[in-house]
Amino acid sequence: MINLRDIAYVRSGTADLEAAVRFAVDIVGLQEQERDDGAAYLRADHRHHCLAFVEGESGVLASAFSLGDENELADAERQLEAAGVPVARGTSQQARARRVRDLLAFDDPFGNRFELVVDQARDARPVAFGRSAGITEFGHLCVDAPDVREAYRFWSGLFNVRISDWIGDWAALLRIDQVHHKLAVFRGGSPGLCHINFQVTSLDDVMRSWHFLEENGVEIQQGPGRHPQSTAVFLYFKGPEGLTYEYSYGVQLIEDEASWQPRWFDPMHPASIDMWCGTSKRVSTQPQVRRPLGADR
Ligand SMILES: CC(C)c1ccc(C(=O)O)c(O)c1O
Ligand SMILES: [Fe+2]
Repeated sequence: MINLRDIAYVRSGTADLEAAVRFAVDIVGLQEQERDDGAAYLRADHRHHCLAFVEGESGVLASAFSLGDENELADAERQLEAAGVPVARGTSQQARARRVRDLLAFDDPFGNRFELVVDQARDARPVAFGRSAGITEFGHLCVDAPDVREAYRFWSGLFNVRISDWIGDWAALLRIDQVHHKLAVFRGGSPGLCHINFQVTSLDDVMRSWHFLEENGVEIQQGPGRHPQSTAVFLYFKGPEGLTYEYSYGVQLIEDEASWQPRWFDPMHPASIDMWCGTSKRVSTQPQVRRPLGADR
């Protein structure tokens, strides 16, 4: 079993590097760590970066997890190849471009590109945030997949990935440590990045950002609301080229691994995404069934 230690970064192609960086800094509140060779590195926490924009075709390029050391990386390579998953070892240039010591790349069954990395660079300085959104860390990443249960079988069969909760067969919330989820898989017609999440310090941060985003004409995709799964208060909003960001506050930790029982939430109940909605008395004769986030894509 491959032991994923943490999420590391998301790499995303962008047709307009300036616009992507300006939004990430001025609106999301990240720090522009540096630019190098057509890439811009955005920082949220101790990591050198958690989001890299790469000039070129827009769309997610890779999502990365960190492993413990080079032995674990070599072992992961063997396990993936033994499972029939094609693996590509990163070059020294690719490792440098990612600010890691070494890496390998593979695709999930749907063509989502993932990278396993060792020794991701850390920055000991305080984060110089673009604005005071209250960001504490890069919280989780969510990818799209046509078959969420197959995705679960892939991740749980090869990696230390456990199911925390299901939203029907629309979404799987997966953990690799005590955090409720650091990887989510959302049902989508084709592979891609559903959203990237940043944890914030307080409920006030979420609500202040809501006002800030509204005042700055940013498209709010959903929220403020509260996820019944992690119990986090959330806010999804759209950045350039359709990149969806999520702030959330209050993601629960699963501290008693042995006793945790995954729950199955009905995807057709609005409260399964946002427990603050879906309780009002229906005034029309038509069922007011909303589809989960992005499900209409
Ligand atoms: C609808 C998406 C996949 C979702 C569902 C639940 C949580 C949570 O409990 O925190 C999320 O962060 C999500 O992005
Ligand atoms: Fe999320």
